[in-house]
Formats: sequence, C-alpha cells, structure tokens
Amino acid sequence: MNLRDLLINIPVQQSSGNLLLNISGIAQDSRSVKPGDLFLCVKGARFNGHHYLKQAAEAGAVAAIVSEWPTCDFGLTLVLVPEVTNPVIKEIAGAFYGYPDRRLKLIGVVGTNGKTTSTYLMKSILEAAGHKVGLIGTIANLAGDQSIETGNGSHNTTPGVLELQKLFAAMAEAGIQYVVMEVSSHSIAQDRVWGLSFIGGIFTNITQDHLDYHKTFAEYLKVKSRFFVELPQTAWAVLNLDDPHSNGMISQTSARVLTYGIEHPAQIKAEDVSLEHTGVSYHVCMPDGKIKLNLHLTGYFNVYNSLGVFGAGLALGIEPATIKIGLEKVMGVPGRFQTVPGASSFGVIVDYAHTPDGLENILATARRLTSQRLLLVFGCGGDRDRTKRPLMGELAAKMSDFTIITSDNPRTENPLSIIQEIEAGFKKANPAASYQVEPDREKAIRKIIGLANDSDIVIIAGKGHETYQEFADRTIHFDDREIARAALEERLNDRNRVK
Ligand SMILES: CC(=O)N[C@H]1[C@@H](OP(=O)(O)OP(=O)(O)OC[C@H]2O[C@@H](n3ccc(=O)[nH]c3=O)[C@H](O)[C@@H]2O)O[C@H](CO)[C@@H](O)[C@@H]1O[C@H](C)C(=O)N[C@@H](C)C(=O)N[C@H](CCC(=O)O)C(=O)O
Ligand SMILES: Nc1ncnc2c1ncn2[C@@H]1O[C@H](COP(=O)(O)OP(=O)(O)OP(=O)(O)O)[C@@H](O)[C@H]1O
Ligand SMILES: N[C@H](CCC[C@H](N)C(=O)O)C(=O)O
Ligand SMILES: [Mg+2]
Repeated sequence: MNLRDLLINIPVQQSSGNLLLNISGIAQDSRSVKPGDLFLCVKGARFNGHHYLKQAAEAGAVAAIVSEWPTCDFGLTLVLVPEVTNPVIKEIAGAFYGYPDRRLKLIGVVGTNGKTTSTYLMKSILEAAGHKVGLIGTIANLAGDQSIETGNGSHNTTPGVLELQKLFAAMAEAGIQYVVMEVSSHSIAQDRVWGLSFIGGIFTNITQDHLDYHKTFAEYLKVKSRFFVELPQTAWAVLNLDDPHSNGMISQTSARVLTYGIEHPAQIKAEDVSLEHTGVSYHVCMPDGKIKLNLHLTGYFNVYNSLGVFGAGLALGIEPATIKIGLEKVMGVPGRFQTVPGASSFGVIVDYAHTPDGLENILATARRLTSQRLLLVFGCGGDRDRTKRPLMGELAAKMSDFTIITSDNPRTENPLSIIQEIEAGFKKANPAASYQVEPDREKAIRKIIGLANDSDIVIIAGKGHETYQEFADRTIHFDDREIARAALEERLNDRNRVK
C-alpha cells in the first residue's frame, strides 16, 4: 500500500521524499521496526519516539510520521503532522489494515475488578450461541481458541491502537464475528480505544486502584464513565446497580440500559445464592422469568460477573437457556481463584486479587469455605498506586489468620520499602495479628505451604496467571502455581520420609 493512501484523513503540514513509496508495515517502536515499515514518532510518557529515527532507519524503515521536523532525515520519507496522537495512529493503521474494527462487533468490559473473568464468560456465552468470538485482555488475545501475539511485550490489558488494529485485522481474517475486550481506564484516558464503535458495554464495578496515574478517585471515575458517555444510542450498556457509581453512568449514557444486582432492585437479579468450594449456584430473575445457574467458578463476586454477562447476552437477544449453557461450560479462568492441585488435606488457591476490593472479596469468599485458618501470602506492585498498599495490609490483618507479606513485581522500587508501606496498614489495623515479612516470593510461598494444617486455606494473591516477576534490572520467569505445586510435592516427600 502506498504512503499517500494511508494519509487520506490526516492533516499533513509538510513532507519530503516519495509519498508514493510502498509501505509494508507500521511500527511505533524502533525496536520492532521491520524493513519497509512506516515508523510513527510518538511523544510518550517516558520516551520521545523522534529520538529513535536513526534506529528505525537502520532497522529498515522507509518513512516516518513526525510532529517535529528532524535535523537529519536518515534517508527516510518524512511527513509532518501537528501531533502523532492515538486518533492519528488509528486513522493511519485503519487505512492500512482496511478498517477491520468496522467488520467486527465489539463488546467492552469496564471496571476495576472482574473484567478478565467477564470476558471469558461472555466469550463462552457467544460461542454457545454459535458465534465465532475473539477476546482481548490481560491474560491473552484469542481468536476462537487460537492465541494471537501482539509482539510488543508490554503485557497491556488493553493493547495500544496499533496492536489493536493488527489484532482486529487478524480476527476479521479468521472469520471472528464478536470481540469481547477489556477496556482499562488507562486505555480510555490515552485514547487507545478512540473511534471504536462498540455495540455494547458492561460495567463491573469501581473501587480504588491506579491513583498513581489518575491522581484522584473522581478522575478515575470520570475516565471509566467516559466509555459509557461515548456509547452511541444504538448500543446497550449493562450496569451493576449495587455499585453506587452506576447511577451517574446511567444518567450520562445514551445507550439502552440494562441493570443487574443482588442488593438493589435491578432488572436482572440474583436470588438464593449458594457458595461451595467447587462453584456458586443461584437463580437469575429476569423481567420475564427465572433460571437456575450452577457455575464452576466460585466466589460471591462471580455472581456479579456472571450476572453482568447474562445481561449482555439478553441485550444481544440470546435465549436464557443458551446463556446458561455458555456460563456453565466455563471450568475456570487462569489465575482467578485457581486451585493448585496436590494438597489433599488443605486448599491452596492462586488468585489475581491486586486491589483492596479484590483482596477483601477473595478473603471473604475463602473464609466462608473453611472452618479452620486462612493463611495469606501477598505483596503490592512497584511503580503503581502506593495508596492501596496500607489498605491491603489493613484487610490482611483483619481478615486472615496469618500473613506473609512479600514482593509482587517490585519494578524500579525497593521491595522492602513497598513491604513497609503494607506493614504500616497491617499493624495499625490489628497490632496483635500475626505475620512475617519475606521479600523473596518463592521462599514466602514455600514457607506458608509448610505451615498449613488440615482444612486450612492458603491464598497466594496478586499475580494469578502471571509468569514473570519484574525487578528494576531484570524480569525473571515466576509462576505462583508452579512454585506452590513444587512446595506441595516437597512437603509430601518430607512427610513420607518422616513416616
Ligand atoms: C504509562 C503508560 O500507560 N504507557 C503506555 C503508552 O506508552 P507511551 O506512549 O507513553 O510510550 P513511551 O514508553 O513513553 O514511549 C514513547 C514512544 O517511544 C517509542 N520508543 C521507546 C523506546 C525505544 O527504544 N524506541 C522507541 O521507539 C515507544 O515505542 C513509544 O512509541 O502507550 C503504550 C502503547 O499503547 C503502552 O504500551 C504503554 O503502557 C505501559 C507499558 C504500561 O505499563 N501501562 C500500564 C500502566 C497500563 O496501561 N495498564 C493498563 C491496565 C490497568 C488495569 O489494571 O486496569 C493496561 O491497559 O494495560
Ligand atoms: N466482580 C468482582 N468484584 C470484586 N472483585 C473481583 C470481581 N471479579 C474478580 N474479582 C477479584 O479481582 C481479581 C481480578 O479479577 P479479573 O482478572 O477478572 O479482573 P480485571 O478487572 O481483569 O483485573 P485487571 O484490571 O488487572 O485486568 C480476581 O482474581 C478476584 O480476586
Ligand atoms: N493491571 C494491574 C495488574 C497488577 C498486577 C500486580 N501483579 C502488579 O504487578 O502490580 C496493574 O497494572 O496495576
Ligand atoms: Mg484483566
């Protein structure tokens, strides 16, 4: 495709070189440029892409879009625009990939907790209704059962505009009809989802997180609400009425609204909730009937996640019996209340709870599932919202019987400083609560598994499906589930030796 054809909707201020040259790909990171690419110079939060023009040219880029005219063109065709924003990138990438999002039905899931879980449930419902479904989110990007790599290595929940267009193109090519995607607050604030026509959206909840980025809760709420404000009249919005912030979204959206809840009088309600180790059952009460669900996912919060997607299924005209089949097919979501096999007399659960609300929910659920002790290992991520650390410490002190405070992706921070901030909340809430500090997460997991007695539940929180631990100078392979399994095996071998 020639460069000029990619610029049809772009306000070009100046250019040099051949605008008719062929473009074989688009990159916005010099490290991923391939020969024949168009390089987009983005001024980001940490770097200025204009400083990487030379590297891009050396990697084979043939042209670049800039917002600052460089002193040297490195042999590239240059195009000057006022700013290389995400909407500009969306236009260029859209033209390159043939506007793939227009060929897909997009459903967005917005909320602090429950997005990943909801997308897995929604995918299963749509598949039960006979559709080919894509999924975009924290754990993976999927076209049906096929995983699609974005190749940018950033592990974003909602990928950047360029990766999104690439993903949509691959999905459209694979015959996907619906795409269920997690829409993070960062992605709304940064216009990563700008210009996408969602057919509907689900709101799970909003509680404290990401104040490092959004600064205030009011701003965080405003950003999440923006998704619903921008939904067109033709779209639907399914909102959780038990979250008080849904009311503001309902009054601001022009989409068709459907509400769900347990406590408040919503259109779709859960009744007779029964929580077991193996799952949760309840009745969904709808305006025109009632249906019993037996989910393999457990936790009170999964009643909310499943109600939200149930509402979305109804909004799409799917029969309740089909929605039920889809929901009951889901055996689990990786790293979400995932039982580690190998412990016979006590339970070991790995969970992605990394917010105060997530931790509170997971501990409350586990408490209802044991008559014995609740043992917890957790930490908080570095270079992320610091204010959630003492709050999570506080919850651990109040809700678990014994806690080991450890590290969770310290990134550029000192692991012990993060732990101290958690510890401050812990001690303040319950000076008598017993705990230990062990910054080495592997040792912490081994230690807590060594301490478990019959019928206890061990919760390993914060990293869920993650297979890495990020430090200032390196990222290592790290999987809570692998370490817990190895620790359980060792414990068993040790006990057999003693016998
Ligand atoms: C702070 C933040 O959110 N940054 C996001 C943003 O990056 P940015 O545009 O600011 O980029 P930058 O790193 O300053 O670099 C500027 C430009 O220089 C380029 N560059 C840089 C270095 C180099 O050697 N060569 C080069 O060309 C970069 O590719 C980029 O184009 O846009 C990128 C593309 O969309 C994102 O990948 C990136 O996410 C970073 C990696 C990140 O960690 N984000 C987290 C906080 C995040 O977004 N999390 C949410 C989940 C939150 C939730 O739980 O709800 C998410 O959606 O993932
Ligand atoms: N509806 C919910 N309400 C509160 N907590 C929840 C809910 N659903 C899940 N959780 C808790 O939050 C954790 C993360 O769940 P999930 O991955 O589905 O959320 P997410 O919104 O995708 O998170 P992220 O923002 O990191 O992508 C779970 O492991 C569980 O502890
Ligand atoms: N989406 C969340 C994930 C946090 C997971 C936790 N393990 C951490 O690294 O802090 C975030 O980016 O804040
Ligand atoms: Mg997620």
